Formats: sequence, structure tokens, C-alpha cells
Amino acid sequence: MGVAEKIKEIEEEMRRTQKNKATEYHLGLLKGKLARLRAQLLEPQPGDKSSGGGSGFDVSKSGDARIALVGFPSVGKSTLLSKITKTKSEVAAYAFTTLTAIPGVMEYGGAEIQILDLPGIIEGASEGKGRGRQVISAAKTSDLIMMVLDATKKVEQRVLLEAELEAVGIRLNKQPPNIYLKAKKTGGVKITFMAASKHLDERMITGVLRDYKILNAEVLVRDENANVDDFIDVINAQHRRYIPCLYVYNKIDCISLPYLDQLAREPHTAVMSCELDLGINDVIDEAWKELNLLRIYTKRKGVAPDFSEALIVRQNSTISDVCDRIHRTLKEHFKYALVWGASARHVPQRVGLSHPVADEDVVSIVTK
Ligand SMILES: Nc1nc2c(ncn2[C@@H]2O[C@H](COP(=O)(O)OP(=O)(O)OP(=O)(O)O)[C@@H](O)[C@H]2O)c(=O)[nH]1
Ligand SMILES: [K+]
Ligand SMILES: [Mg+2]
Repeated sequence: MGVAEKIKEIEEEMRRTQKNKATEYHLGLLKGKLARLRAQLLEPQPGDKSSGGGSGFDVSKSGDARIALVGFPSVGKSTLLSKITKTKSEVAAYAFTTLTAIPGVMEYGGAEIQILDLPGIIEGASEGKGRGRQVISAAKTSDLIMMVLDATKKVEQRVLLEAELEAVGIRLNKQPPNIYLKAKKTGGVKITFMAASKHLDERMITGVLRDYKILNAEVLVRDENANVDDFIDVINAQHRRYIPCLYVYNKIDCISLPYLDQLAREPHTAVMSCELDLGINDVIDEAWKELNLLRIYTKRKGVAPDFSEALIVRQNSTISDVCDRIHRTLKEHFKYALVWGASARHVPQRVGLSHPVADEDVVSIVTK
């Protein structure tokens, strides 16, 4: 029996099994097996270069971040790319207009963001239907997934897409589980719970580990809410990607106002109409927020700041990180910095290396 058939069989058994306290352990083991088989499916097959699990489209990363446009056919991914970048990607009313990854560059306040237009995917994509596997592999390399949805279609489209991404190890808007796992050579399995766990116990953990042939390990469960899915994610950490996701509903020109209002209130969601040029800027602003990056503009003494080029740092960065981005040895000569912007209490504020910066701050470094 091939891996794909084994997966089908387990999925079937899980569907047949009623969910209750008595079957919890059995279901947990099945989930572990399923994740193990899916990981096998993602390993590149010998002699299989293009459709192989691991490989996406051959587009090199560029700029400060990459956003992947993922969605069913004809939801308007290429229309959006053509609107927000200088790249033109073919747009048409029929499904699978886009057949490969089309990169474009979006300028955003001095930041350069690569936008990847991708072929539409369909249910079964994670098992390799259509270009599904390649599309998902490309999505896995992105810093943000923009899930483009057709506001006129059923809400289930979103759940279906999420399940496809989930199946290949993408976790949307989620932090890695707070569980420590280290395989050992000897000593058996040692499990410590930092607090009484609501969903995990020793039997479940050792049972799943045994299926992965891990017989010696140290496990530390730090989160009382962690469940067996989280534990399986930790075992399969090398195949997991935790990626922020912005749900973008397009074609709002075709839906009612109350429904539009309802969609717009969902978390991590933005709504737009490429046709009427509505909401596009909000989509871009929201995407920038989800990326968790900060734009810092540098200023030389006596000269106006240069807003055409931003230094990009991660959220929670400090002046120290900004210095590192400017030059490797700048900190050695650092005296103080002047900051204008949201992070400054008064402008300009004189600060040290540990001062946390905010998006769109203007920073001037004064050296000894
Ligand atoms: N009503 C309406 N139609 C739109 C909107 N945006 C795009 N469309 C139409 O939707 C159709 C599909 O657009 P595409 O951009 O080709 O969609 P896609 O997601 O790239 O499709 P594939 O590449 O085939 O996966 C085209 O006929 C567009 O003109 C919109 O905001 N409102
Ligand atoms: K299309
Ligand atoms: Mg397209």
C-alpha cells in the first residue's frame, strides 16, 4: 500500500471513530500516524524535481518580505497583483489562468515587499491535485499568506483552504506550541508538566512518541492548554511553518452591505473590490501590520530624513538593532540617538541603545 492510500485509510478510520473520552487516546495515536505519513509525502521523491513535495516554484526571494497570494481559482489574485505592483499577471474569467508563480514588487513607505501571484488551488491540493503541492510549497516560504477569497462564494471555501494548508504543516496565525522535546540516547521517556495539563497525559505522550520510534526523550509541557495536535507539531517541528495570514475578501461589489459589514469584522480580515478600486489601501496597510515589521528612516544631522528608503527591522527591535542594520561596527562609536516619531515621548527624544523603536520612526545616530 502506498503512503497516499495509508493516509486515506487513517482519515477514514478517524471519520468513523466517535469523539469522546474513551476514544481520545486512540484518536491521538491516529493523528500522530497521519502527521508522520504526511511528512513522508512531503519528502522529495527520487527523480521527481518539479512536482516533488519539497520544491516550490523557482522564484528567488527579494526585498524585505514575501507575501504569497493563495486562493481558489478566479478569486482575483492576479487582478490584485496587477493593481499593487508594476507587474502584469494575466487576468481572465476562467479558472487556472495563472499557471506559474508570478513575482511583483510592492513599494510600501520605503519598504520593498515581494508579492507572489500563484495558480489557484483546489480541494485536494495538499495531496498533489493540480499544481497544489507546488503552490503550497511556495506559500510555505512566505512571510505572510494573503488568503484571497471570493466574497460571493460560500464561507466553507475558507475552511477548505485552511485544511489544505494545515495538511502540509502550515500553521496560520499561531505561535509554536510551548512544549520542549529532546530525543535522548538512553533513559526512557521523562515527562514534566509545568502545570496540570488539560488535554495531555503521560500515556498519550509516550504512545505518540512510540509510534515515531522515540523511546528515550525529555518532554516539558509548559502550556496547560496544549493538546495532542500541538505535541505532534512539536515532534514534526522541521515540517511546520508558523505564518501570519490575512484573509482578504474580494468582489465586495457583489455582496450586500450587512454581509460586507459582518466579514469586515472578522479577525485578521480585510475586504476589497479590485473592480471598483475599493479597500485596496486598507488591505495593504493590514498586510503590513500582519508582517510585524517596522520601517525606520534614518536622518543625518542638518539634512531632512530620506523617506524613500526604509531600514526594516522586526517588531520589538531597539536602537541597537537599528545600528546593527546600518553597520556592523556602528555601535562601537555610538554616543546617543535622536528619535522622532511614535516611540518618542517628546521630539526629538535623546535615547540609548536599549530604546524600543516604532514603525515610521526617524532616527539619527550620533557617534563619538
Ligand atoms: N465583480 C468583481 N470581479 C472581479 C473583481 N476582481 C477580479 N474580478 C474578476 O474575477 C475574474 C478572475 O480574476 P483573476 O485575477 O484572473 O483571478 P485569479 O484568482 O488570479 O484566477 P486564477 O489565476 O485562475 O487562479 C476576472 O474576470 C476578474 O475581472 C472584483 O473586485 N469584483
Ligand atoms: K482566473
Ligand atoms: Mg491568476
